[in-house]
Amino acid sequence: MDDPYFNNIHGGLIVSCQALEDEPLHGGDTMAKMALAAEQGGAAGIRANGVYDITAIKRVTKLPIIGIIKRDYADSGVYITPTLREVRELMETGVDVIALDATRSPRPGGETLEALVAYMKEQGQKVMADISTIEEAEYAASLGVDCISTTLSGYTPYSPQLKEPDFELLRKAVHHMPIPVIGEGRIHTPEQAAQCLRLGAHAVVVGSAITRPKLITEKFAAAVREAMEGEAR
Ligand SMILES: CC(=O)N[C@H](C=O)[C@@H](O)[C@H](O)[C@H](O)COP(=O)(O)O
Repeated sequence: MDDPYFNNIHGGLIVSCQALEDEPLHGGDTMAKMALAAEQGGAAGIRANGVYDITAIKRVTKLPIIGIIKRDYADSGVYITPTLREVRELMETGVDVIALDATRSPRPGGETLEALVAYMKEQGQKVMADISTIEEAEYAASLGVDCISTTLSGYTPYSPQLKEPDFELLRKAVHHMPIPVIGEGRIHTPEQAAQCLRLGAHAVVVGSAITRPKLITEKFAAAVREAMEGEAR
């Protein structure tokens, strides 16, 4: 592959720095600080949500950014960059890659994956397809996306509902896809991240395990509680 972006992130860790409105770290320059910490820790890239966070992150780091806009619409369950409106907002920020839901779920207002990908390709924008099955990966690749990510496995009703990363989907996708495949979703440990690369992932995206302290705390708190309950028995 002879593309500077994909060469840069090859074998690397991309840190997803996201805090939605209902999360304690939402707002201010918190995600920019997270991104800076990620850079100092050795990240090769950032995945970020929304124009506000992306702009703040761009001020503090030159790391390449995968941009998304999570937005809910009443007539659809698709929430990761669902329509042309989000695509255009992201293109104005100058993100390196735009990621979007590439499942077959109906999009708001009857918009289609085909039209969104065609628009981005026309504009010379790199596209990451967030998929949940191998069929979705194959279909997205046939539309001309630049890479796929296993982001949505476990988040569609027909994909396996795992607590761990979907290594099987990753393995299959790496085997079948002529384009880079990114491992993403529930990568909770450094060992799991390494395992994704050993399976042939071009790079890995890790979010919650690094940038969502509330979730990390919950895991420790549960373990501590269980240990105490065991003691009491
Ligand atoms: C399903 C969905 O909405 N995934 C989102 C996609 O951007 C993020 O909320 C995840 O944090 C990201 O995919 C990284 O995954 P994890 O946080 O499990 O490392």
